[in-house]
Amino acid sequence: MGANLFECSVDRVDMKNTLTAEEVREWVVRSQSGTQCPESRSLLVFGYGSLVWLPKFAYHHREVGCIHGFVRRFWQGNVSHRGVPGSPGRVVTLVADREGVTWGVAYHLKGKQQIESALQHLVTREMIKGGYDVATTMFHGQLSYNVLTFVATPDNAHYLGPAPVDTVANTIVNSRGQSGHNLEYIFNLVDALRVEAPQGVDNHLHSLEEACHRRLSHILINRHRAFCCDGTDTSECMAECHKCLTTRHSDDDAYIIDCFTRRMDKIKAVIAPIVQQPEKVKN
Ligand SMILES: N[C@@H](CCC(=O)N[C@@H](CS)C(=O)NCC(=O)O)C(=O)O
Repeated sequence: MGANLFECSVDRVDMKNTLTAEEVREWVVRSQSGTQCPESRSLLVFGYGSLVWLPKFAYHHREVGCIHGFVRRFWQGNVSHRGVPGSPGRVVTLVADREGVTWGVAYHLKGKQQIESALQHLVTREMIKGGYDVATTMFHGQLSYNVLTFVATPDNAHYLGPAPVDTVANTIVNSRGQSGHNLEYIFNLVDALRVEAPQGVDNHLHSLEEACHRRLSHILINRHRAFCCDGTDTSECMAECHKCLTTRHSDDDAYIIDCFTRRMDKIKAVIAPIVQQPEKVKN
């Protein structure tokens, strides 16, 4: 796999002969007839969602940076990875915003074999199954250069659009697909960006992460009241209780139970205000 971002020196940004969005679209049409991808020396792809933490294609090297004029929003529905037909999960897309800055990763691919293999993967994952279209934008890393990126626009069949943060969090907490839980998608993205782009502040992402932790605390409180205490619990009792964390029930979702352990510090941070309300909390 590629080197880390600090090794992306100036002479390693190959912008000559890089594939354009038009060439990728043309290849998509022709590749169904087995046409090879255009002869090109490089392909530059910007990832801002699952491509940040799960590219699933080989690349020469990668660079963390940002694009301007867009914000990242969980406004795209998904039934191929984090949801199922009839019950879509939510994944990210880019939405135009004059003041917007979105942090992510630019992948540099070189050579026909590496480019063709990545294109076959990305076209299937993003365009055919995901409802995304390919676009060109300017990436700002050590240098600034044009990159391709995959954007889901409002006219695609899976688009869900804006919704209140707690509604989006509720969809995420209750969705899973063939690639896993929808919570895994947002938590892996948030965790990866915190490590690789700590300078990038994404309020939409962080408010959604907190809303997901709030929903997880509702689930935990109800488990605690059902399996452990008679509802006279306090935040101290709840936070220290392990029975509701370790007890397994047939309809448990393993990833959610895992979150209780791995993200307890963030769940505890939102749990106290809710536990003081005596009535049963909504899941
Ligand atoms: N195009 C965005 C979003 C891509 C994305 O998240 N696509 C989803 C839905 S098609 C995906 O591939 N998910 C894989 C997974 O959830 O494991 C990016 O550059 O990262």
